[in-house]
Amino acid sequence: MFHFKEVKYKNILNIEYLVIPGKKVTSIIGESGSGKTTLLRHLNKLISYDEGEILYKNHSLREIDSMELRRKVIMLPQTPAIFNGTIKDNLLIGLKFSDKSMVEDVELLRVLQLVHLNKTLTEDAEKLSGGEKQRLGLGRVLLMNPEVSLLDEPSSALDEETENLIIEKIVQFSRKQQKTLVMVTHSKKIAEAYSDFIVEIKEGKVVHQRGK
Ligand SMILES: Nc1ncnc2c1ncn2[C@@H]1O[C@H](COP(=O)(O)OP(=O)(O)OP(=O)(O)O)[C@@H](O)[C@H]1O
Repeated sequence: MFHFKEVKYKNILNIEYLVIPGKKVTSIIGESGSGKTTLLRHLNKLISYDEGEILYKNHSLREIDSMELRRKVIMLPQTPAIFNGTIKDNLLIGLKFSDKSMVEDVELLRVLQLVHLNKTLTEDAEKLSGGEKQRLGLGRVLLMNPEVSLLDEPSSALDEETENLIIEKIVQFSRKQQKTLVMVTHSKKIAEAYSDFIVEIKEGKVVHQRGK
């Protein structure tokens, strides 16, 4: 789905060749500062490479309109933006952005359950803890159900048990819907357990890419 050829970005990324497969779960692993987030940001056109080429479905990212791309490829940053308002407002805002039709409360509650957020829809989102805000952000992306989800350390603020539960559900959901999931994770264990494809980065270079 994404092809990298001789891609250079500042002195941060230098990727000779990388393929991220469609309709699969890919984990990006590597030490802190190795360039994982920078790679993910490229896939969402939040930054642009200096040299080489990144193709999305065989089209250069340079030629794809950023807003158009971001309707299909949604990135959840490590610390998702939470807006003034209720949990419901914060879930629905993604749908408004992507021009998708609105959904019933019962569907919103199902998503909250999926991300283990045991709250009511009318609660003030600002009052949630860091980990709860992260899960709300995940819920927002799940509801949008994009073609490609880019998750940057989606479970960094969670304890190990909750982390496993949530990643398992997200992966199941993505597989069932035949969507593409790319997640950055600090945990080799999570990468091994849940992904079809693992990319390891070291100092901006891909040192391993392998299917399982
Ligand atoms: N906007 C920027 N300008 C200059 N350098 C940057 C910028 N963003 C990131 N970097 C640098 O690029 C390198 C890679 O950063 P990146 O955030 O991609 O790493 P990471 O692997 O995601 O790290 P972590 O696991 O700690 O989140 C780091 O050395 C970082 O300091």
